[in-house]
Amino acid sequence: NLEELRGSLAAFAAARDWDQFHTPRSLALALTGEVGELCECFQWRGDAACAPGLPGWTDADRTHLGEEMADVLMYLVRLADRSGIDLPAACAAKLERNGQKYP
Ligand SMILES: Nc1ccn([C@H]2C[C@H](O)[C@@H](COP(=O)(O)OP(=O)(O)OP(=O)(O)O)O2)c(=O)n1
Repeated sequence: NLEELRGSLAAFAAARDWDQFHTPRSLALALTGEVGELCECFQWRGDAACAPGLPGWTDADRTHLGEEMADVLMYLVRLADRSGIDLPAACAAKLERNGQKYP
C-alpha cells in the first residue's frame, strides 16, 4: 500500500543520503520529467495501439510503460512525504469532493 511504499522510499533515500536532494521543488521537477517519459511511451503510436489493453504492445513495451508509471508514482509519493501531505487522506478527501461536484 501507499504507506509501505512511502516508508520504503524514505529508507531508500536515507540509505543513500539523498534527503539533501529530495526537496519538494526538486521532487516536483523530477516528477514532471518522469511524466514526460511516461508520455513518450505513447508518442507517435496510432490510435489503435493506444486503445484500452494496448493491443499489439510487446511484453518489453509493457514492462517499460510499467517502469515509467512506477517512477511517476514513486516521485509523487516521495513528494507528498517530503511536503508533509498525507496522500491517502488527500485522495479520500478529494474523492469525496468529486462525488459532491459530480453526483
Ligand atoms: N536523486 C534521485 C535519483 C533517482 N531516484 C529514483 C526515483 C525514480 O524511481 C528513479 C529515477 O531514476 P533515474 O533518474 O535514473 O531515471 P530513469 O530510471 O527514468 O532512467 P533514464 O532517465 O535513464 O530512463 O530513481 C530518486 O529517488 N532520487
